[in-house]
Amino acid sequence: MQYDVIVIGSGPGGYVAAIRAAQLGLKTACIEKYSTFGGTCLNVGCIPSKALLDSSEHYHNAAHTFKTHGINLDNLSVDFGQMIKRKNEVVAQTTGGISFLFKKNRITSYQGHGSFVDKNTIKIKKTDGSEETITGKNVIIATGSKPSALPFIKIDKKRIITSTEALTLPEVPKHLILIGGGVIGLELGSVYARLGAKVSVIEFMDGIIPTMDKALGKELQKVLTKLGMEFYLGHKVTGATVKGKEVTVTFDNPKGEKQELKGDYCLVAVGRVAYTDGLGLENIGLTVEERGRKITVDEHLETSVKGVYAIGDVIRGAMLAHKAEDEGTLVAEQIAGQKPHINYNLIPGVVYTWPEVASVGYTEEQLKESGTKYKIGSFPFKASGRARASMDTDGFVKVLADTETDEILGVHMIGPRAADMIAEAVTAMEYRASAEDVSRMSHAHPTYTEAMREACLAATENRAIHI
Ligand SMILES: NC(=O)c1ccc[n+]([C@@H]2O[C@H](COP(=O)([O-])OP(=O)(O)OC[C@H]3O[C@@H](n4cnc5c(N)ncnc54)[C@H](O)[C@@H]3O)[C@@H](O)[C@H]2O)c1
Repeated sequence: MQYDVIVIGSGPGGYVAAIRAAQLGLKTACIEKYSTFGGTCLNVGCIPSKALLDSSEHYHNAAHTFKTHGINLDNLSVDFGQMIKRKNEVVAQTTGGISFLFKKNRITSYQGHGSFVDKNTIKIKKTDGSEETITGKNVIIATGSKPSALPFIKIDKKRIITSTEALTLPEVPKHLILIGGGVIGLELGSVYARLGAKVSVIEFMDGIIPTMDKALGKELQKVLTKLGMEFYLGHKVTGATVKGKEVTVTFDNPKGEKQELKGDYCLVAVGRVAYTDGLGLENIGLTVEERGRKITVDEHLETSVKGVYAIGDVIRGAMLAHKAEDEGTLVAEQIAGQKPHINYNLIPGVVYTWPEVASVGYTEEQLKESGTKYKIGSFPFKASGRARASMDTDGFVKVLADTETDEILGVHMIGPRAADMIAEAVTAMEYRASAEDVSRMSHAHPTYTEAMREACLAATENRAIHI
């Protein structure tokens, strides 16, 4: 079968690329090795973790804030099996949605492992062992990533686990030890902390979510400490072993002294590595970078082999579903002869703890390093009437604007619904708005979004009204 576009992988990068290509009239196929579409994000990442985050947040509120709201509950308990079942249903509905969209857009899907025979020929090895070969004028590699391992720790997937197993545990851990204080560790750690687990975080750097604006990590650590999570920052993990139901994690503190923690589960969340296993890249003369195993692409996301593109986690840049989606759209539109563009500086980053953390543009540390003159406007949620009404007063919005031009250069927020609120900052920055522009726009009252306006007012001329 001859296609215009063959997409390998059906995660947010791959399925969006396939749908966009089909919308543009290109004869499109998508190959997926698993039995469901959607890749890591829909099956074992973003969607199931959000389902568990929402369930555990409801429980936490019922246990801790309902009383203050005047709602009394007796015999509150967690039915963890039901929580996992609902999460699985959400995943099934979401992945099923992709099957529907593929049919609607007349995309041919193949289940099996795709690999290059040559740059236009892909061999599909199916689960029953049979093989099929298809050809395409263009191929998009969208094979995503898998959890990184530490060479000195054996992940047994039962007691020492990755994010995948953390989404289907048979029970709520008593003591969950997290290696890595990044996005995955903190999201899944907060799920189990809310459900009553003791959660300890061992992080190599001196702050959590170390790549985001430092102020966010500090505030998040404060909030998660209130939730009961423990942090070992600047600590170096040296090993983890399992004996029966007990995991022992050994690590060095900043002075180099040996320490250990014992728990019933240990989640290793130290980043992800590009997944290109068995793709047959060598058959088309492609190699991967030694570190991170990423595929090199040019500014059009084309590899050194003409007509072979790569998108999402397998290439440079943030490992984020929405970045992969934008790249999928970009490549499909380019193949169709259009000239699309992605502004990589305006891809937001979000951590779905509660309060949520969201960020776009330059961090204060980056502006300092580049010598850019900036001003800061900040607004705390405790000064927001809406946040007081919902008992969500932790956090703030911090706006960084150019001292001379007032253009917004970065927005960093931690607070209720920050994941949704960051869209305003992205829109403003895409149109190169100044802090004053946003501060002169009407924001419905009372909403959390007023904090963005107030932070912009604070940045403009220290004109915030409510602080
Ligand atoms: N909400 C989201 O957008 C979301 C959610 C989950 C995952 N993701 C993406 O998935 C990827 C993987 O997430 P992640 O949390 O595993 O990675 P991460 O890069 O966000 O965090 C890994 C953390 O582990 C620390 N670390 C590394 N080696 C260590 C060691 N030996 N001992 C102790 N700490 C160590 C790092 O300093 C870092 O803080 C990321 O790129 C992330 O963006 C995104």
